Amino acid sequence: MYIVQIASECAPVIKAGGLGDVVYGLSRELENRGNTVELILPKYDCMRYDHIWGLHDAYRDLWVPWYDGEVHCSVYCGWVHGRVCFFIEPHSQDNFFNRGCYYGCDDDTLRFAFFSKAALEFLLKSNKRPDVIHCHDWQTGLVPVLLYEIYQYHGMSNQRVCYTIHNFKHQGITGKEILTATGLHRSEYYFQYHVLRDNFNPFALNLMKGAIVYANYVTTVSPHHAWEAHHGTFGYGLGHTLHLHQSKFKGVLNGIDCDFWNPEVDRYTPHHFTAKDLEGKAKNKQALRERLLLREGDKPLLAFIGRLDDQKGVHLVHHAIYHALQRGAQFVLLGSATERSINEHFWHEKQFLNDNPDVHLEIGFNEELSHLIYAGADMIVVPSNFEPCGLTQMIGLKYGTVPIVRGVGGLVNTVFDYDYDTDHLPEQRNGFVFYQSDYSALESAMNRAIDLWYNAPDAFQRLQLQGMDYDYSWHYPAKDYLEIYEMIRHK
Ligand SMILES: Nc1ncnc2c1ncn2[C@@H]1O[C@H](COP(=O)(O)OP(=O)(O)O[C@H]2O[C@H](CO)[C@@H](O)[C@H](O)[C@H]2O)[C@@H](O)[C@H]1O
Repeated sequence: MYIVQIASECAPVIKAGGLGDVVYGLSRELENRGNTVELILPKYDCMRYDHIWGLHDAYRDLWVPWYDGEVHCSVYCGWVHGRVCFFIEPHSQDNFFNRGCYYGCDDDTLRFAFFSKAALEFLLKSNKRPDVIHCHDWQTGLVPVLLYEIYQYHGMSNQRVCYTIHNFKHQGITGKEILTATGLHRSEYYFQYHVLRDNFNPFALNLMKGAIVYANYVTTVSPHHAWEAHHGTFGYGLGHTLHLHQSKFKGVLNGIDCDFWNPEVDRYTPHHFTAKDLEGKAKNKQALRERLLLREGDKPLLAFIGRLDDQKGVHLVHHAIYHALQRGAQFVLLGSATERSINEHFWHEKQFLNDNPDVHLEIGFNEELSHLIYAGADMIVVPSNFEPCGLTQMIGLKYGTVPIVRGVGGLVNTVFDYDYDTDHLPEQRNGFVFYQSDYSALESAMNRAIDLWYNAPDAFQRLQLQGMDYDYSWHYPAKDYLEIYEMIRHK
């Protein structure tokens, strides 16, 4: 099958969070299974060019219709760790992708509407006719809309679209201008409730909703989150739309790329280890302590890795640091915040805790350090308010780092409580789960984990090994996606 992924991220060349990991990991697995996969991405000025091999001109003069005129673009092609990627570079005064950042500009919806349009125009003009186009999150929400309203009449009537939602909170709410810009005339049509109109603001359009309406299939990244979004509040206002389109909506659990995230061969960690021999893990813990100037000692080391965002339960992350210290444990945090107040808060904490030899806060994005933390920590805390899937607990499990998670979204599908999970046998359990979002719920799960580490090291190690035994690779999820692709192809 020939699959084209259109996305705003692909790890490691463009990675703001988990979306990038998924786009890369899924593409790789699909290719390993004999499919042809190509990726279309924006050519940002700030992406990691050192991860692209053989970048060259692929399509020199792509003219993309935009408002009443056209924007001249160049399309480059290169390999990102074996994946064929096309990068679109517009030449216009808007400088859409030369902003020194991936997201966070006032005109984000316009930037990515342009990208969606340009990606389809590129497919059209370069005569690429994939069986399936797989696009992701609000940034590419217009792809199925434009395909079915415009491009199918220009020779792309056989293409089918699978759309994956990684985060319902960001939906691409925007105004009428998007329609004029992308050539979707008849604004009264698109402003109807069953088309693109936002479910709550009658004067706004919702790009994610548009994708749900137009795509041939819609997924989110875990079965439990699919249920929460449809029936609970985590659809952030799109629950009714999902309900109307429930026959083409389901949750497919993400995987992780088990070659990139593999403690046996990890290129970023000084010591390698396997489930049969955890000595390398202990050495990584020592290396991590040395690197972050933490003191030696017989103490468990807890970690948090992730975006510092309301979604991640920052109030609980903050509390976890102090509770770990109070319980005689050490704590390492690696995170970055886009919201100014959260960023300032954690910088302040960092300064406050600067001289404490049991804690280190690293504010920023650091891929290499994240590997050492997964490899060296004993436990990883994921106290999210909501979590569509969550990759850090799955990576943690692979590295024998026991997850302590809040029971929401994909965390429910991947972490099974050591003491209380009744659906899994004791030898199948792999972490600690709490449900409420208050301090005492977090503390009780942390206490159970820390107590086990101190009082029953053998049992703690068994739990680590049970976690390492789980297969959260792309093996099964890729199969699910291929089934979806096959199904929509023949409709
Ligand atoms: N400061 C930092 N330095 C280095 N690496 C860092 C980092 N902060 C985060 N990372 C890395 O980025 C990834 C984050 O994964 P998450 O599952 O937390 O994704 P995120 O919430 O961004 O994305 C959304 O999409 C993903 C994918 O579908 C869903 O799993 C998730 O629930 C949903 O919110 C991990 O690989 C992690 O190691």
